[in-house]
Amino acid sequence: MSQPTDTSATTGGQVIDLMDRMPPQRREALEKAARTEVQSTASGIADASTGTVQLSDEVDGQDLPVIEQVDDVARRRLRLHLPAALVSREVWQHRRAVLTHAAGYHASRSHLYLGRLVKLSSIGVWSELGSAWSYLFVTEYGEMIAEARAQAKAKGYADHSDVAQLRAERRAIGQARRRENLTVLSATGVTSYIAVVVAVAEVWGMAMAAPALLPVVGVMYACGLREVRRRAEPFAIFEQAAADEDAPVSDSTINAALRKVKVLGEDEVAELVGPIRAVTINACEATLKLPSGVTAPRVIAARDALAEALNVEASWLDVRQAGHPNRITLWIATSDPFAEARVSPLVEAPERQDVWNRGIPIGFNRRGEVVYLKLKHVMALLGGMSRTGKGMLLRSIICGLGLDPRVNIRLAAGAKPGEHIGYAPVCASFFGRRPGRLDLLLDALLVEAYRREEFLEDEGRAKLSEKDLDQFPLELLIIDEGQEYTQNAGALSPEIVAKIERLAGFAAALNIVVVLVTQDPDKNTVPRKFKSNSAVRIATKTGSPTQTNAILKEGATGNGLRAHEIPFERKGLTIVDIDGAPGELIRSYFIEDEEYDGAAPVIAAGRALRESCGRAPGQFEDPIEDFLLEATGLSSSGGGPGGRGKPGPPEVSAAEVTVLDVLLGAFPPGVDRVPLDDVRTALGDWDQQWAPRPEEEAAAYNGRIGKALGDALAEELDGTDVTLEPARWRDGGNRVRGYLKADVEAAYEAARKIRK
Ligand SMILES: Nc1ncnc2c1ncn2[C@@H]1O[C@H](COP(=O)(O)OP(=O)(O)OP(=O)(O)O)[C@@H](O)[C@H]1O
Repeated sequence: MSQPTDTSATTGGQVIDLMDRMPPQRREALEKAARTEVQSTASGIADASTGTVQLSDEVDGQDLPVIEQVDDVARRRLRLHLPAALVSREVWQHRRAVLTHAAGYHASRSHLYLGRLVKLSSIGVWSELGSAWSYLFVTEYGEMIAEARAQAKAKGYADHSDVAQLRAERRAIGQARRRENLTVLSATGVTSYIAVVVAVAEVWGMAMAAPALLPVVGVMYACGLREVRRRAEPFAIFEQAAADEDAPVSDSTINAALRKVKVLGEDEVAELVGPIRAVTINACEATLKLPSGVTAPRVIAARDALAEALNVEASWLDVRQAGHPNRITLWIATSDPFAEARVSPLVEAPERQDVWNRGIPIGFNRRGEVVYLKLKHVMALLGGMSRTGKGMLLRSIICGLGLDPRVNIRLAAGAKPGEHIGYAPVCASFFGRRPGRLDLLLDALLVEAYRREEFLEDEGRAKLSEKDLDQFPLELLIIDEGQEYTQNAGALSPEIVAKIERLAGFAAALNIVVVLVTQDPDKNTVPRKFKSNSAVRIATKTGSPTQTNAILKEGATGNGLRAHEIPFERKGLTIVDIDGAPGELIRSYFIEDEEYDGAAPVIAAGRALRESCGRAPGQFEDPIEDFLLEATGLSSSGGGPGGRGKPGPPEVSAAEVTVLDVLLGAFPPGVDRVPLDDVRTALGDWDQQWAPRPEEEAAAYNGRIGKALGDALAEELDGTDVTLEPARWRDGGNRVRGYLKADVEAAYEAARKIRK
């Protein structure tokens, strides 16, 4: 039941977090219901229908949580009129941290302070006693008498009268001084005071006498202070807690650091705008107004040096312009903000994503903010050393893409396709190491790009927009372990590189995006024109400045983007140069990949979402897969039959594909014979075990495949009276070995009959 809600303007409105007032189970149920509601909306993101307050007559009969309305208007009004510095929880949190630190700091130094106090007091006592002695015994005459004696000596002790006169004067003045009222009173006062203290100590003990000694300490301290000032000696009893390297940040530490790095002159001051706030458990944020002539970009450029001056790692400090160029916000952590890995929010809530406008959540920056990757009208490059988190980043990307049905994911793995099998249900195309097929896929994308270009030409427009996504979905080709395809020594690599560069040159505006993921990036693995056309550059740890430069902007290392300095053990630390986060250090989100497949529920949600809108692989018209099927007779839609990244005849499931199926598929349409070379390529494209092994000699490879093929055919034709052997024919002047289509078809038919 819910209470009627008064929404009239006259009573005013206020925002109350109703979730706070619900028991946890109720909250969970409501959250789930809201999510389902969101997923069913047209855009897939929260809109006006979610979270809208409903009136009681609109919800009659529905089981809704009981919501109590608490009248805390008065309290809130009061808060509104108090300055933030008094009521902000974050401000008080920071103040508490400063106080706690200062208390601990001074307590740990109390023995030092006591020593200094005693020293200062001793200086005071000694100098005061000296002055008193000098006054009472007229010591100033000592020098004059000595001088007079020296003169008498020079005259051969003929006349001593000066000396005698001076001594008489000294005696007379001394007697007068010792009889002065002040002297007598002082002496009496001091002896009485000592007598009282001793009496108190005798009667009540030292504990009671100690407070009575405090004035003495105070006086001695004051005398000592006067003396050190007179001597112009620097002497400080207490140290500055704020100057401690573990001290919470204060405006004085920030100013000192800014001066140290020469952003501020010695007499310039950056003023705090509002109080310093604690923003997370281990970080605080300060907004500062810089003196005129000092701008935010200057501070940002000096960030690394500033971090050093503030005794923190460069990655623990963030500086941003706060609106006006004369204002900055400094965000400073007291411990590594990237220390803890964070699980992708997609795992928690595998909801529909908006790749086009908001982007995919791929990680978090030092402030803990989510970093989104937009893949609209761009080419993307991702590179780094082996085991540095490229695969993990790709995991977030593919999970995010899977949850936006407007995207067609084409995944071509250069190696280790097994790592990607889990993504197959949302991939419009997916296959493992098959240069031939990637070459064809690039052809298909080029044909599609020309088709889209023609459409735009007819429309008189320059690029496809979000509203065209229904007709022309976002084609996203991901080439993982791209070095296997692009390195000069690789089969077909010059063709592949040329086609990637062609696509990069003009296809981005046509909703065709290529994401190239490569290990050990350099000019051999990253096509030059592709790099210059990629607006999204992401580097995990690289092996050298050259490798960093091969991914990030030219001269990136000089601009502080030093991916080669990322510590190897901090997996997933990444420098992104993307829309919204230019040259920022982030840590990619984690999706479990070792203990179990943490991406499976996200991919399952993506698949379900796609199925519900007819956008799962195989459910929609796919000119790219049609092109590949036409050219090879094999489908890689959803990872091919069986979804394991092995293309196969579309009507046969992957588990059922035989060598004979592949052999038959190796005949291009209208051709009656295929040479053995083409048969080997088709077999290699189908399954890794038929591909050449690294560094395998051609003759050894041909021999190995010849024998394996003979054995496999014999097994498949076992029980039939058919055998299938290669034939020989002449092609121009060359003798060629291969298979005749008629022979393969006969064998295929015979095998099919016994399989039935
Ligand atoms: N953001 C992250 N948070 C926590 N752990 C991570 C993160 N990124 C990667 N890892 C861990 O680091 C290991 C290596 O990551 P990953 O497999 O993604 O590296 P890679 O660069 O793809 O390696 P290769 O090029 O050899 O395939 C993984 O086992 C993963 O668990």
